[in-house]
Amino acid sequence: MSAINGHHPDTLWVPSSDRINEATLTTFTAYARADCGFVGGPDYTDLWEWSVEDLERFWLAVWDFHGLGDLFGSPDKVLNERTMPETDWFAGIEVNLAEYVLTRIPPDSPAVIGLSEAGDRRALTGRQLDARVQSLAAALSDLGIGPGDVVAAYIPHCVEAVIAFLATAWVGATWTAVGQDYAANAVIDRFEQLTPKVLFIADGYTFGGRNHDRLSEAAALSSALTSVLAVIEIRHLNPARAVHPEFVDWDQLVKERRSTPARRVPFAQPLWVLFSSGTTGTPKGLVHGHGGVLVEMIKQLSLHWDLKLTDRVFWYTSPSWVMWNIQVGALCVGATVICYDGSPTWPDARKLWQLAQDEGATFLGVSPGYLEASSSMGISPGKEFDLRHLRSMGSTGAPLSSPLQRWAYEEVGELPLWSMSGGTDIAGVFAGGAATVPIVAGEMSVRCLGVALEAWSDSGEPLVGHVGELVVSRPMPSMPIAIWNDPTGEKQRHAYFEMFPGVWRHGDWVTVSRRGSVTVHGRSDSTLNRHGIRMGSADIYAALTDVAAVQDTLVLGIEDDDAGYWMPLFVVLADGASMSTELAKELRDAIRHTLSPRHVPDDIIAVPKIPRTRTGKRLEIPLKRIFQGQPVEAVLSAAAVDDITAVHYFEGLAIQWRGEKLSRQ
Ligand SMILES: CC(=O)CC(=O)O
Repeated sequence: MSAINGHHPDTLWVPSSDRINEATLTTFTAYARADCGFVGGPDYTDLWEWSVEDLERFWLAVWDFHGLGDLFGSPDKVLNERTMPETDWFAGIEVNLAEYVLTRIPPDSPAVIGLSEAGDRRALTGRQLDARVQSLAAALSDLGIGPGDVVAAYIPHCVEAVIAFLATAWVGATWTAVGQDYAANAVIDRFEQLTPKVLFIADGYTFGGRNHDRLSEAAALSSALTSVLAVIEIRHLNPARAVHPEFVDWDQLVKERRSTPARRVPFAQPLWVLFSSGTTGTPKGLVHGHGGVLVEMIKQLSLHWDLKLTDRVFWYTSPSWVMWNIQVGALCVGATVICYDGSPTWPDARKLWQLAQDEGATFLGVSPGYLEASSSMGISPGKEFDLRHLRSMGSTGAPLSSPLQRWAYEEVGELPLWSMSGGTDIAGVFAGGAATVPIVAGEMSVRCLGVALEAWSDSGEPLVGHVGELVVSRPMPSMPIAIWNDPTGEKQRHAYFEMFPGVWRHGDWVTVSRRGSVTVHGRSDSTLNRHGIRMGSADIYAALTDVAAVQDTLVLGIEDDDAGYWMPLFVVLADGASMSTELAKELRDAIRHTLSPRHVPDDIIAVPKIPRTRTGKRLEIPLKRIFQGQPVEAVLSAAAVDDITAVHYFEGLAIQWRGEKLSRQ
């Protein structure tokens, strides 16, 4: 690809002047300049600097620009103090996210669309969504549910999950959800910490061409969770079956037209509890405040994703993953949310492209894994499908390599694909893209507005153009207000504020360029550290994405008292490929030429599968610990892993390695 005039040589996408003029970010910038004291230059980085310097004015601008002030009033003070975690945002303001959502969606526009793997489709207009949310909220009120109560859901990515969440928020209660791919024990581990009062369950779901009945798991949850007053059953898999005799029928509750006033709650009232991936120990419950989430969602989805009333947003996700929460946040800007309950690759990786075409999606969210699956199947989405409505794409879950980013640009179309990094911890995004900023291969184009993201050295010096710890040096409203069952705040301090007191240290390893773009190199606690030189695993994965014989990769850096430092690369071979000295050389050369000789692994070992968390993240730290001699049960919970047999395969390799019997290339 040739360089685009006047831009960085690796620029993939440049916004047209129409795109810039139509972007909400452009209107917001003019508003900030006219009414909020922004006096900087025309570049995004000028606005970003203002947003983190004049943090309080910036968030107030987001609040007023999006009509929150008209609905909920103006705060006397936006932020009490900037030292984390003792922050108090929008003190005195009472909010309700569901109330805001239901004022944004036009009554006759589609609000939520539910698609099943088998091809069933349901769509609710704004009016229908409003009616169902209010009826269900009235039923929750009848049960006495309100602020301080937890409502839990064991549910697929279906329309009912969105209604149940909004009804919970409407009555001021706290939501938590786990997708139905989790077994009962893993769900109990999470939910019983929260003593929920109401439990929503679905009878099952379809995935990969198979029906998965979940009624026995639902019964196990209902008997284990003794705090639950009512179990509400959604007949999702089999609408014709009778409702379990001890459960309440969802259809009955939403059929009756009822209403109840929205319960406004203090800004920091818990909106939801999201669980960390839980690879070790009991999963951590991250509590986010009602108002903090509301302003973060609006900022991200309106100013960064550039979503408007006419947008149709389709993110492939599950209710256990923060991308579900962020996608549902699209309702805050009045956009339509498309929920797909099924496999992204069944019968093949064309599935999401097909659904995006059929639904006229304007925004599609995927993971690097899905793009990889599409590219290795030789799919050309832009030629095979009519994606004329698609305006933007997003990718999260893992760093997106530049070859995949290029592939998408060439094979999907000339539209922005924003690689993003954020997560469960902040229910939002630290770095990503903006409709007014060009995209350079391998980078996240911008630090998000209001996010004082920097790369810091171990001694706390900000670094530009060099790798450092991802820190956020000023507070964000969506940082967790607490960790569940952490009365002294000790767990929260330990998780984020130990390395640099008063500053959020995320645990990722990043570079911030002079242009303000960001590259994530992997988790800093699983950083490869060879002879004192630190390297990111994501860079090694990216260097190998173009090798056709390799389907998946994992690199570990293992310190061992006896064996010194060992850096093996594990590879899953593509169909028909076999491990050979030639292939091992090709992989080493690719790493050496793309990165450096220091990045070349000590050994290359073919494995049948790389195990991942259920949200698709490689298990670098637990597998490293297993190689260091820890038992599997001590380093991960089987329920948090997609395939425990793959973990046991690595355990076997670790035993062989420790006995010096491992065969390697
Ligand atoms: C926004 C994100 O970064 C989500 C994730 O990958 O967990």
